[in-house]
Amino acid sequence: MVDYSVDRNLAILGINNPPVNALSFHVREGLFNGIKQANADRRVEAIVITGKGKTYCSGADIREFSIPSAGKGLVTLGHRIEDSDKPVISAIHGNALGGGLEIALFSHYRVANKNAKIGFPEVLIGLLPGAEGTIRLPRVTGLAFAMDAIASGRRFDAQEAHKHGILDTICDGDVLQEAKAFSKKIIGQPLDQRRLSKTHVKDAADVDIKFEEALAQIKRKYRGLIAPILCLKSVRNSAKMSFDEAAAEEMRLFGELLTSSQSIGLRYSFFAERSAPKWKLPCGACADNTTPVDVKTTGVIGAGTMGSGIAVCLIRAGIPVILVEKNQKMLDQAIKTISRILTGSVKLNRMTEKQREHSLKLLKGASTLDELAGVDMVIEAVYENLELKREIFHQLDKICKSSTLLCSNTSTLDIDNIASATQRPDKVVGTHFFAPAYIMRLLENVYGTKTSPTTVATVMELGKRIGKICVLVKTCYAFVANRTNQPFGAEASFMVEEGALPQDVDTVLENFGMPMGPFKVSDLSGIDVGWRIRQEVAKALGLKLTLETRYRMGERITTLADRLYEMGRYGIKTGKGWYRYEPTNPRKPIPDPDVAKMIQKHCMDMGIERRNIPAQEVIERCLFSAINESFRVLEQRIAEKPEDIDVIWQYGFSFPRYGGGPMFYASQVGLKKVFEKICIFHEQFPYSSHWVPSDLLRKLASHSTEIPMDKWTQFISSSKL
Ligand SMILES: CC/C=C\CC(=O)SCCNC(=O)CCNC(=O)[C@H](O)C(C)(C)COP(=O)(O)OP(=O)(O)OC[C@H]1O[C@@H](n2cnc3c(N)ncnc32)[C@H](O)[C@@H]1OP(=O)(O)O
Repeated sequence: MVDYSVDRNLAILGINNPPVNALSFHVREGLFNGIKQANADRRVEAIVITGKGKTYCSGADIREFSIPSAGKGLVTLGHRIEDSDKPVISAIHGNALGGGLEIALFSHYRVANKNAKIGFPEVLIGLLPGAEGTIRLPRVTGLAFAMDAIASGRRFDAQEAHKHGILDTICDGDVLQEAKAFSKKIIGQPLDQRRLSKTHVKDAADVDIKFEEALAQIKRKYRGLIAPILCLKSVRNSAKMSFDEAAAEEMRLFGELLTSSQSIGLRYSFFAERSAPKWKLPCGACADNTTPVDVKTTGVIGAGTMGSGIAVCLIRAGIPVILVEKNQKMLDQAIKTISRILTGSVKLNRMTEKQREHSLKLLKGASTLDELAGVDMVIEAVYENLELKREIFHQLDKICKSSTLLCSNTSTLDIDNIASATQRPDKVVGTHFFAPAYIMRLLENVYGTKTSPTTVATVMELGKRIGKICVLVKTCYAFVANRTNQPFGAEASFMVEEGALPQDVDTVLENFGMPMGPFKVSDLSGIDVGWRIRQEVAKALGLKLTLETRYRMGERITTLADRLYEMGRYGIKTGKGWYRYEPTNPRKPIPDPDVAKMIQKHCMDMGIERRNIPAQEVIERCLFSAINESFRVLEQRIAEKPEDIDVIWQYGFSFPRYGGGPMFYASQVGLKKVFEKICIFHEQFPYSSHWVPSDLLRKLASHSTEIPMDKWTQFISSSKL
């Protein structure tokens, strides 16, 4: 794990733990022994710590945080490095992150390649740099930089690190050669002033002012998160306490964070996000054994909000798009909107003016599908109507070259049904983007019974190219995202009918960690949008909709949203929805007594007795109903693994990352308790089929011990329980 070699008067310790050179137990052991060996080796005058392969060191092995600690800790290793009688130079290329940067700060000197990335990302997994990083960095950079870098977790480049004194020198080429040359200048120099534990924080005088400023900022930016606050406190300690006292306190704070539910959730999310692109099909094809097709040109059909947003994603990634819209006025408007979105990106420094111009050159408007004959991939984004989509796919099948992949941005409709309108069902796939498509990171890719592995690999790869987090799911009504979210929204509305007000439900769920409650989201996305979908569904089913009903086809429903629609309250766009909005601040939701009156009248008319709904009930009914549906989705293999569902909730519905997602939340509450509560709700609300307990959940909950998440799917076909 650490290669030891001697090159003339230098000992080279090469960390060799691919893919990211994490500081696992064996790496720590290897470095410790290497320093000891080099100090005992009479030929050696200086020691270089470097990384083998693509990177120096990306920090502690995060998986080891969840198992009992073994062997030498990072601090023990660090002290061995700092106390070395022979100078230690860290030679950095790739990443020096977290514990990796700490190893560099224990070293006496640091040289780096100009492309290296440096940082303390611990806060992103709910921790602080717990091997004296919060005590050492301020001694090098001063307090302001250290507070910002540690509490934000941002990665910065070698130039910035050099400017703030973290690096002694930067080079263009091979960093090991640079370290060798550098060693000649420092061998024989006194080491004490290079030992950071012997130095002081230079700008300690105004630490309290800097702390208060930084605290106010992070409380605004990272609402509800503990780690950024403790990061700041620990940096403050570096300036107010002796080195040893501050280090001891850092260790205590680190221990507190390590066992916090937020860090456990964030660490889970780190790996869940990385597991999502590792897709697998029932036939055995998977990401590792399937090669995607190279997509060079694309077409997008429909220049509405979704189509325009998808076109932005593609051209921004350098992929040419033909945007097809038969309504010329809409097409012109969409091209203006796309240009405006890209101008916004330039203003936010997300792209240069030159990149914006280049992207716009990749966009071409067209009025007929014929223009798509030669493209590699088409994404259809017309409104949600099965017959319309089938007709478009039927035409595309005749127009496009035989290798063209045909994708639908449907959010609910059966991919098999759409594919059956073509002679190439193997090349038909769902690509469900989330609005606004150019901002939301989730791409829910949906395979049908006949979708080929190559088609799946191609859409997963394309998603990655355009910067999306891709999750693959199997076709069914509403797929995973909307299907598991539907009961969450339904329960929120039912509780408003039973006694809560929209603002009560929103506040509880926002306090839980959702950035916006469901009623604020509904106002943002438009109450008319939901209304139109309900009308479409009713038309398809031949139903006559009325406001004076509580049940439809044996299912409990509520017509509160339809009543708002009838009142012309479409949400933010009309200044009124579940909330009201002032023209001076059109995005700020204000609770509206008129809505409360409408709800009360609705309840009176329908004979519904209102009651107080406790906060705990709001959380349980919204989340447990979504969890129950998620277990069904898992049971039916619509989602391959629980992590996929959680990633969908994080990136599609902004579920707090530290909460993991509904499946992780269920694992934390305990499946027995979740199941029991679902059974109680099922008895209480027999007309909501989302409360019929999932068989998989029942099996898992009946087990005598809690089954870990990675074993849940093994119980799907098991009859043992
Ligand atoms: C006393 C405590 C002291 C110190 C605390 C710490 O050091 S905490 C750890 C701090 N470091 C980090 O948080 C870095 C996390 N990693 C990353 O940000 C990225 O992985 C990285 C290094 C920028 C590389 O990104 P890239 O996109 O190239 O690869 P990817 O993220 O897909 O990772 C590749 C595989 O490596 C696994 N992995 C990455 N980092 C770690 C880690 N620190 N510990 C364990 N495993 C790690 C990652 O899961 C991938 O594995 P896979 O099997 O493919 O899922």
